[in-house]
Amino acid sequence: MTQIALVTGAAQGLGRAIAGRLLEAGYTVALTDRSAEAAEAAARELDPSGERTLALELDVARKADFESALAAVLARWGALHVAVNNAAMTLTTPVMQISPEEFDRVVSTNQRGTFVGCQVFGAHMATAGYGRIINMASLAGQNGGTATGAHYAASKGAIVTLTKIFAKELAGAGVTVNAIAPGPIESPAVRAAVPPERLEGLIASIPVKRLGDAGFIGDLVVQLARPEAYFTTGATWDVNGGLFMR
Ligand SMILES: NC(=O)C1=CN([C@@H]2O[C@H](COP(=O)(O)OP(=O)(O)OC[C@H]3O[C@@H](n4cnc5c(N)ncnc54)[C@H](O)[C@@H]3O)[C@@H](O)[C@H]2O)C=CC1
Ligand SMILES: CC(C)c1ccc(C(=O)O)c(O)c1O
Repeated sequence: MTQIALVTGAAQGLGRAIAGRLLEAGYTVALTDRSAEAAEAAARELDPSGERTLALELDVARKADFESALAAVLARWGALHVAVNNAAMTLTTPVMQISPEEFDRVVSTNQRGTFVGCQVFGAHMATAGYGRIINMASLAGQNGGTATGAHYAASKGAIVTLTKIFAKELAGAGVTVNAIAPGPIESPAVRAAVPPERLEGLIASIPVKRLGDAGFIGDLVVQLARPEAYFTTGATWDVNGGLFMR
């Protein structure tokens, strides 16, 4: 049976790499993003025929977008087996200067977006009796991140907790919920956040002395998405080159 997956924030970076690895593994994939055009461009690059992809606008700050994306996937393919709550945003402001509005903006995308994704996709999967949900956390959620990313780090820490809560809620319904917590991955976001003159220092600070690889994050998603991965749930999988060890 063809397995159907949906990825949020799939237009670039890790989300795009995850969608690519899922396609390589034989999945049919809905690439969603707050920018429908960017999702469409990524889908076209990964699947020029368009037979195994669907590009959808899904702003994770809007619950109605989740519901309409799920409805579109069910209308096209009749099932959803795997959901990857990957979309996130970050802003850089010293913690004492973050306004409540700015805090809410980051949290409503990262934390609430993941919460709503788990609710909407989880409810469908529980009714179907099978599902795999993978949430994108971060090293920053485990070690507090940087001095200017408090809202980002706090939202990512909350994703680790939400993953456990939804894992417990959905375990009896055949649905697993896991998180991945990457450290710095070679990606457009890291290139944008780290000026070239600071990149060497960042790499030197990583015990394995390399950035992570987005393709490996995709490979890990594929592993967690397998039916055989029924015995891992509520877990956060660290991919950080040794920057944080439990
Ligand atoms: N790149 C890295 O080194 C790390 C990334 N992560 C996490 O991995 C995930 C992906 O990160 P990157 O690919 O680096 O980020 P990115 O910024 O390159 O891509 C994020 C994607 O999400 C989309 N997006 C942003 N806000 C959205 C919204 N409200 N609704 C729907 N889509 C939205 C953007 O349009 C973009 O396509 C994020 O959850 C991030 O926190 C975690 C640790 C390290
Ligand atoms: C690419 C962004 C700025 C980034 C960089 C590093 C981490 C981390 O080490 O936890 C992140 O979570 C990021 O989102």
